[in-house]
Amino acid sequence: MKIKRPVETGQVIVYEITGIAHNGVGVGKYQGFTVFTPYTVPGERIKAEIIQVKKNYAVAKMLDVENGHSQRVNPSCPIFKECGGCQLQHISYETQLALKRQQVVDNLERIGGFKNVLVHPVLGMKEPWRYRNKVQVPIGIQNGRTVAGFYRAGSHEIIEMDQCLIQPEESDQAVRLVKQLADQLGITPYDEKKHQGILRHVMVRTGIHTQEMMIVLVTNGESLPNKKEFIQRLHNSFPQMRSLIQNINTKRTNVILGEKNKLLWGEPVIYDHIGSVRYAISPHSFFQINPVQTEVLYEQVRKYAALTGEEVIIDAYCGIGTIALYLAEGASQVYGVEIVPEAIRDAKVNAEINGYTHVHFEVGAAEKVMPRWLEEGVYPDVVIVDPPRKGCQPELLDAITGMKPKRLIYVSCNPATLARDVKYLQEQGYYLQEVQPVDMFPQTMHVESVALLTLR
Ligand SMILES: C[S@@+](CC[C@H](N)C(=O)[O-])C[C@H]1O[C@@H](n2cnc3c(N)ncnc32)[C@H](O)[C@@H]1O
Repeated sequence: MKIKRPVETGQVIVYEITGIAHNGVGVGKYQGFTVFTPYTVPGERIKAEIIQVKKNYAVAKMLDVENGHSQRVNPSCPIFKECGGCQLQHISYETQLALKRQQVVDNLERIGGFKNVLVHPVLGMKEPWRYRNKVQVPIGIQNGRTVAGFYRAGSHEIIEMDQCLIQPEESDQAVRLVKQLADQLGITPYDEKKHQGILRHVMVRTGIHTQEMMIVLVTNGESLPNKKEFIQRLHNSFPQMRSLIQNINTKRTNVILGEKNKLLWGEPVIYDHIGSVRYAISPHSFFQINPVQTEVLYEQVRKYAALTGEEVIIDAYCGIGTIALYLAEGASQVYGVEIVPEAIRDAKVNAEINGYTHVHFEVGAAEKVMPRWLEEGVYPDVVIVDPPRKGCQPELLDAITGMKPKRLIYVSCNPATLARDVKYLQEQGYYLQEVQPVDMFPQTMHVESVALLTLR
């Protein structure tokens, strides 16, 4: 049976945008039917042309805004609409923060069934630009020319980019210089379709507080023509560089880094600090990409942990041990668990650099290691979880409720899985006190939250 929908392709409609989907696209109802229109702002009444009709929704292209909207701003980046990196540059920063808070509230209500939870206003940045400490730019070839930029949203076509407004200017300069030197010295750009050519990606990491910079050239093989001259000229023109690394990736893959690193010049790691804790960062290290907001996030965790110096704490999904070490000074014993062995190696180095001997880091799946710790009699006062987007496994949540910590702090990059897991925890005797969202990724739809749960 053919279902009658109120719109068809090519039709021009006028309707109101009432919300924003998780991918940043504006959404509203037209005669009860859901229509998504990119680059719109909730509250706007728009004229739009339907370009795609699906079973339960349609997608439209905006033609005009019928009611002027004060929260619409001119995107600062000239390639905002082509590049897949940012979704919200057309919306004032104040409104971006309000939308992110709403996203957390909606998920807690819809998925978790939580009504009237205290969700604070999002902690945003004073200057919500140029915040990234890690930049990864694909290099490619277009019409015989070397190009460096970002992929068009949903594709592998490189959109040429001179600068990116959410990464530091020095990183943009470094990428431009590498591209220029590669062209001059015969280091050919990688052709993804033919799997030929040398230079695949340039990665730049910066220590925002230390000003140290690492440049990583990701190459399709060991060969790097005119290597000596390349290193010399890069070093001469870029005194900020502390570390130059060649990473070899010969696989046909979307994964940027290969396994092997070769130090071309300088040190194998750079350093940065969050608060007073110093961290060593290598090409493969997971390190939060917005260091200013990382401190805001970790301070919130510290506040919720309310440590007196006597507590035993667990940092589950600890990465390179950043939260564990940030809190270590206020705890009597610290445990950290993480699935990536290299991250735990970094965590142990970071514990040593900071002189902490009361921390224990273990490699493994948190959902396996935590039940074992419980069996071994580890009873923490505070547990912090910071899982990936898919959230926590039930085995891990059961281990936590078995350990009965007084405080449980859930750091989440996905409000949907946060709501699901907190609902489960609430059924097991934990009470959701409050949630503090933090904006780690201005201009994008991502939102990070810190939730405090206490044992009833
Ligand atoms: C969102 S990151 C948090 C890292 C760290 N807390 C930080 O702030 O830098 C999530 C971490 O969980 C790790 N991970 C993913 N699945 C895991 C699992 N089943 N058990 C333990 N760690 C896991 C990832 O490798 C990643 O380092």
